[in-house]
Formats: sequence, C-alpha cells, structure tokens
Amino acid sequence: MKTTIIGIAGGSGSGKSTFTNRLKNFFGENITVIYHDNYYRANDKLSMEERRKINYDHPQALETDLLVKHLEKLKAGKSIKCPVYDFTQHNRSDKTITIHPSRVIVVEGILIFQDERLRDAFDIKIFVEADADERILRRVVRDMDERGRELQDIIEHYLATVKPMHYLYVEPTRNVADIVLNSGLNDVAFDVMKTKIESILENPDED
Ligand SMILES: Nc1ncnc2c1ncn2[C@@H]1O[C@H](COP(=O)(O)OP(=O)(O)O)[C@@H](O)[C@H]1O
Ligand SMILES: Nc1ccn([C@@H]2O[C@H](COP(=O)(O)O)[C@@H](O)[C@H]2O)c(=O)n1
Repeated sequence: MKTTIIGIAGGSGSGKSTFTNRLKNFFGENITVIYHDNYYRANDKLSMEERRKINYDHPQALETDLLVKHLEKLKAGKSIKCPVYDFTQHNRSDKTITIHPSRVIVVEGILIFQDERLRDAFDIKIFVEADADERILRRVVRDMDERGRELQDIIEHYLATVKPMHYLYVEPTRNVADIVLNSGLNDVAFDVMKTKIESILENPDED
C-alpha cells in the first residue's frame, strides 16, 4: 500500500484544525491525522515558570526529528507511538497514542512547511490563511477555554514570540503550498479535498 501524506499548515488560529477535523470527521478511520503540536519537546527538568517562558513558535521547540522518523515508519507499514502534549502544563504528558499505517496521513501544524524533510515528505501542501486580528481573537477564546490560559499571558506571549515568529517562520512558507485556503470553513475547498482523498483511497497502489 502506498501512503499519501497531506500537510496542512497556517498561523496559529488560522483554522488548520477546523479544516483538518472536518476531513477527519468525514473520513473517520480511513485517514490518519498527526498534529505537530504533539511533538513539542518534553521539558520535565524545567519548572512551570521556566516552561512558560519558552519560545514555542520557534522550530527548535518541537521534536521534528521524531515526527520525521514516525512518518518514515508509517510509510514502511509500521505503527508508531505518538506523544501527547499537555498545553495546560506546557509539557509532554506521559500518554502516547498508537497510530497505525494508513493510505492517507494528514499532518497539521504551524511549522510543518518550515522543515525541509517534512516539506519533501508531503504529497499535497495546504496553507490556511486568516488575518492576524482574526487569528489572535480566536486564539484568545481558544486558549482561555481549552488551554488554561489567562488573557494577560496570552497577550504577552503573542506580542513577544507568536507574532514575530509567525512572520519569520510561518508566513513565508505560504509560498511552498500547493493550495492556499482563505478559511478552514471553506466548503468548496473541503469538497475539492474530499474528492481528492476519495480518489486516493480508491487507488491504494497509485502514487
Ligand atoms: N473561518 C472561521 N470563522 C470563525 N471561527 C473560526 C474560523 N476558523 C476557525 N475558527 C475558530 O477559531 C478557533 C481556532 O481555530 P483552529 O482551527 O483551532 O485554528 P488553528 O488550528 O489554525 O490554530 C476555533 O475555535 C475555531 O472554531
Ligand atoms: N506550551 C505551549 C506550546 C505551544 N503553544 C502555542 O501553540 C501554538 C500552535 O498551536 P495552534 O493549535 O495554535 O496552531 C503556537 O503558536 C504556540 O505559541 C502554547 O501556547 N503553549
């Protein structure tokens, strides 16, 4: 069985997970989704205060080597144990999720097109775009609801690292995308990708 890997990148709050989860909800077990966020490094030796200060929007904050190895294993037909990141603790949890090989793998993350090895691994590259004001407003709501953050912390973190790293490392990768979406809720884009994935699933041995 061949493996087709689809990368979905874009700034924080752009709608990457919204688009990815829509595909996952439609295709269920027929596709596999891997979140680069789960590959944020374990920082067990640092205190909570030290972990809060890390620049999580720099490529070095992520263990991308492990993700590259995991994609190679999945392509070779082997299962992997994917780490699970805990945003409330700014640390990797002690849980893992076993992921089995599948015909279509979707990889999502802000920095996935920044790494050359990942870029080369993707058969289809999608970049989800949204204005910076919309992204930060969405992020405030999400981080307070789901990631246990205070408003003041979100604002400081955004201005200190999220925004500058976005323009340094995320936004420039828009140019390597095959498809740029103006929203993770775009129905036409969803239909196009749905049709493409259906065709890939019907042809297990084609590139
Ligand atoms: N086009 C949109 N319009 C309104 N809200 C959106 C849109 N896209 C995403 N959202 C909301 O914004 C938040 C962040 O979206 P998400 O897909 O998690 O972003 P990302 O994965 O890129 O960080 C979520 O609560 C989501 O429901
Ligand atoms: N401990 C952490 C680790 C990462 N972040 C932020 O997550 C953002 C990426 O995830 P998205 O779902 O928003 O794409 C990134 O911008 C990091 O700043 C964090 O807040 N805390």
